[in-house]
Amino acid sequence: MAELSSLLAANIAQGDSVDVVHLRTKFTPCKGLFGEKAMKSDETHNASASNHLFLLSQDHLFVFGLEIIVYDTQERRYIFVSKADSTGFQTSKLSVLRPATVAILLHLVHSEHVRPVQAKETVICFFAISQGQYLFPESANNGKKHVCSDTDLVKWWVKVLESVRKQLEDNKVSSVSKEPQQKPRKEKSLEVKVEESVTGHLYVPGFTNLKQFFPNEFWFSDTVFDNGTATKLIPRFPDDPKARYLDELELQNDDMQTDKFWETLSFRQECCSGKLVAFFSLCIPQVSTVSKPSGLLVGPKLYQKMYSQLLQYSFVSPAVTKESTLGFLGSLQRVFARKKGEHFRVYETINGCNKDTLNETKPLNKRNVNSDTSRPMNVLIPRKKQKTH
Ligand SMILES: CC(=O)SCCNC(=O)CCNC(=O)[C@H](O)C(C)(C)COP(=O)(O)OP(=O)(O)OC[C@H]1O[C@@H](n2cnc3c(N)ncnc32)[C@H](O)[C@@H]1OP(=O)(O)O
Repeated sequence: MAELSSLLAANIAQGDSVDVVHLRTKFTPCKGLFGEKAMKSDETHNASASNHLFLLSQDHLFVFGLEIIVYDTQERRYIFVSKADSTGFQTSKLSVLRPATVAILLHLVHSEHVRPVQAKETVICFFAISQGQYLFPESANNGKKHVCSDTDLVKWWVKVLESVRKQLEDNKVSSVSKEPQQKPRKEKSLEVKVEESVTGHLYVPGFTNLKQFFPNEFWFSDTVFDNGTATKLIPRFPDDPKARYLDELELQNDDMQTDKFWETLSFRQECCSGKLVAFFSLCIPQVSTVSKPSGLLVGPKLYQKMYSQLLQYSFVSPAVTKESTLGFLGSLQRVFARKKGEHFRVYETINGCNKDTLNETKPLNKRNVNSDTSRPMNVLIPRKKQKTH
């Protein structure tokens, strides 16, 4: 059972209903994951990438969004969580955001691979930096949003990844050993005879006492990238705080080793400017089942267009958020109505029978849309100090 809708239904609390929009692009060749040089010299570093945008709504208001890029290389699948953001308008009593994130990650672990799946491991990885807003402009100021502090964000992600880890372990068909098997990860030459465990890894430059965040012995204070030349072995993701350092090393033909790279990263401005930067990885040695990809397959241009459109709406109050949600869904519906017919639904309802949202969809509302489309709001920079509770 790795279909997104089943995973969502299984993870979110009974009685909670959510509508889910999932936009995705096909896997296409992607340059630069390991820098230009490594890509030219080493076939295994050639990657294909597929973009995913998940938007969850409750009562016709967007409540949560996740942007994820899946990279397939010959050796590994990287599931890179690019942005996670909420509006604060969720109606559930219990957290719906964490279980939804778990379900989405589990789905991507199992969905369509472009290279033979048995040949590689999967790594869910990302860097967590707490900020007022990423995907929902002006939501930081809406009074309802709960913006996690640095350390609460670390705890939030540990809970998410631990739940993914546990569900993957529980679903193993046959497990020779459930002991954590971390050591062989660093020593590639050692053949691992026992089935390896799924392990969580956290590295925060400048922080030594990370054990306080770990729920069990399957978690480690380190990263999952092999020992060797940093520029060749550490991937560079969009907006990645470590990418500039790697680019600089590459330019200087510096073959700094990974250990030293992580050590010295804590002195870099990107990681010591007062905000905590947490590098997370969940290492999944084997994936046994593959599910059909879900969601709306769109071309890269339409994906970008819809993504930019989202960043031009406002999520400053419930009323405006409802207009923005319906405006976005309406735009998407119009695109798909042309292709698939008026009655095609661009979202899926999990655990419920909401009335048809799209009867209420409206064209873009100029009142709450930034009219200068060439200059979308920069949601990476919070404009006002957000309310914390
Ligand atoms: C890879 C990345 O993108 S990292 C970047 C993460 N994103 C951001 O920093 C953007 C702004 N932040 C956010 O949108 C949010 O803080 C999120 C999405 C990270 C988490 O949202 P939350 O609303 O805190 O999530 P959730 O509903 O799971 O609640 C988490 C906990 O906070 C508690 N909580 C929720 N709202 C409140 C509130 N208003 N006051 C006090 N506690 C609250 C919940 O009860 C829950 O507690 P539990 O852990 O004991 O179960």
